[in-house]
Amino acid sequence: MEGKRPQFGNRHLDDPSRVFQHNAWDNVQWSEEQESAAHKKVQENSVQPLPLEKQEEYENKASNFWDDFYTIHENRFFKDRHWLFTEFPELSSRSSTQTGTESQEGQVMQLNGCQEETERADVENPFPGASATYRIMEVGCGVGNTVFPILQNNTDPGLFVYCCDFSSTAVELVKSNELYSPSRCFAFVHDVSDEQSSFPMPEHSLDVIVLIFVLSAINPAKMQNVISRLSSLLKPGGCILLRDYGRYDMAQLRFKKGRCLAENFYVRGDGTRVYFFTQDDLDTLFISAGLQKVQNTVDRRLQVNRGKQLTMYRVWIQCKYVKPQETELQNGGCSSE
Ligand SMILES: C[S@@+](CC[C@H](N)C(=O)[O-])C[C@H]1O[C@@H](n2cnc3c(N)ncnc32)[C@H](O)[C@@H]1O
Repeated sequence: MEGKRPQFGNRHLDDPSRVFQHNAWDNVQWSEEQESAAHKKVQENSVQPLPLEKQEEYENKASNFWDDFYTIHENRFFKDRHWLFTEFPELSSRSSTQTGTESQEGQVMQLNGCQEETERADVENPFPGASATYRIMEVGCGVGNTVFPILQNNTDPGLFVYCCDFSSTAVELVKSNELYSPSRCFAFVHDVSDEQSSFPMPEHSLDVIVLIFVLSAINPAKMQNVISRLSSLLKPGGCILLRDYGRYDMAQLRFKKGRCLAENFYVRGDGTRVYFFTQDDLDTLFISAGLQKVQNTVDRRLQVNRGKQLTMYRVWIQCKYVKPQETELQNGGCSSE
């Protein structure tokens, strides 16, 4: 599969009469009218945000709503995301993305200033994946639709994959999957928006952090703290990969009045929440966390239901931000475009 699937952005609709000839078209240009109709829809559906006590309830019970979601859908809802490897080669075997900061077996933190001290601590108090040479963590992993394709696709013997979610139901489903292997993977319950909860790995230990449609589920007021904490877990040269909902995505325009919590932040009928990002929103979050931009693109896709002759305008944002090398001279684990 790897190498065969074209990257997003290659199929253009030049002749509108051909719209129903394919399932999806990339980089669709929006007309000014379409943009202002979308703007108007959002103004309408967000005219009166939900009262504060309702907002607090959705915040405080956020993991319960996702638990309910996974109790109902188990692992049938999200599809495995095989496009991950064409969009994010950092998740594949490292032959082409060798990191300049990789460590030798068991020596996890050659990069921070107090090397000897930390190596001693590792021997005394090892953490899951301590002996790995390439560590990926997926945050908000759900039932593993990203994690399992990584474990299947990436045959690097030094790979270790962490995955966490604040829904214990989701994490249980990951652990009970026949592809789950404790020697290569560690799934744990963790609320990334909770500043007090600690991670199972030390700072400066991760090569890649993956955020696939998860930051949008977090209260925008807490997003900066989440990204800054995650950034501290990255090795220099390590990166955060994100794909998430963009402003005016069809899903945003479909919200009715009474579902808006804050600007561009809504609650679905099942109690789960979703924010719709601009490229600038994300750039600010990552840059403020000390990361550097490698990619920040908007993917405006026209999806087509050929059977029902329906068109759906999707907007997604894809980002890759890298933690600077101490020297800035070496090439990091994350490839630049
Ligand atoms: C839309 S789903 C995406 C799941 C998965 N990333 C995928 O690609 O299939 C969002 C996930 O984020 C999780 N989530 C939301 N807020 C979270 C938080 N504060 N900490 C950890 N996980 C969270 C939810 O439980 C849910 O599994």
